[in-house]
Amino acid sequence: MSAGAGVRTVGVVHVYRVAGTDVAALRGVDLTVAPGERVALLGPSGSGKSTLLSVIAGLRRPSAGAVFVDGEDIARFSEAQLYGYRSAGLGLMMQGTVSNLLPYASPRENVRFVAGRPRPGRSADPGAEALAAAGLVDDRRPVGALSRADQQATALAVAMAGPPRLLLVDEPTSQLDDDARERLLDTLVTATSAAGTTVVMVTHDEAVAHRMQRMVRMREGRVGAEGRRHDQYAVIGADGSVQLPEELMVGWPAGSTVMVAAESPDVITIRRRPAAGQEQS
Ligand SMILES: Nc1ncnc2c1ncn2[C@@H]1O[C@H](COP(=O)(O)OP(=O)(O)OP(=O)(O)O)[C@@H](O)[C@H]1O
Repeated sequence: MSAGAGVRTVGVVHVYRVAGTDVAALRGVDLTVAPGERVALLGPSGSGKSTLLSVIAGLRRPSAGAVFVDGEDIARFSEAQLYGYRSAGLGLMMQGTVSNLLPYASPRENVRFVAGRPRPGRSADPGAEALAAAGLVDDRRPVGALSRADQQATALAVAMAGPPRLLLVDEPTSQLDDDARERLLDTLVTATSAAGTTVVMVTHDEAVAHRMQRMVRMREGRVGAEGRRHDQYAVIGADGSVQLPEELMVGWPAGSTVMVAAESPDVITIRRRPAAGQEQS
């Protein structure tokens, strides 16, 4: 069995209610992540990436829809079940996570604080391996004295210390320069692929997203497109809707009326409706 958890969201909707106003942050998200897969959630600011991550983390309950983790719908979990889910098998590296580290303790002590002391006979310790991959395993300096990049690497190692079956990461490389960014991503990929951990990472940075195995683009609270390496696919939603790639939207604004025809089982054509007076008889 894989060490990573499988994730499947079905029609996930999330509405924030602020001062009597509703903001629909997620508008029906269908997303499947295979056990051990590393997926980047990419999209412009406000597209719902962080909200989706916090819903998968069990930190927010969706307003509607299901969130299956290893086949169990965590959206229906009781508070006690959610606590169990978050404390066993879930690694979180959210924005501002560095402020949760023990600043006076070394990276190794921070990891041990979460994982406990190494026990004889226990197999690999992914937290220590992540520290080793980042070159921090023997660094005795307190975390408060480390560079931003090393603090982020320590936060990653702490998140891997469980060890988690699912690692959720939000903008891990913000405020890092290019070198530090690549080093952190190397550590993340090395540690999670060795442990078989499933990863869902939020980023708005295309270069970061390319380090994951699959990219999922979000737009306006929906999954708009998916890609692996050089391929891009639009995703058909549960209601049959398809988001056009952003570059096409200029010529096809919202409200455009189109004719949709199935040419063959593999080809559907979308044609602009002719302007009035140009329709063929
Ligand atoms: N706590 C909140 N209360 C009210 N509205 C919120 C809250 N958090 C997010 N939103 C709104 O929900 C929508 C989606 O926000 P979200 O942070 O999930 O998007 P994002 O793609 O992660 O953006 P960013 O990259 O800027 O973090 C936005 O319209 C945002 O203003």
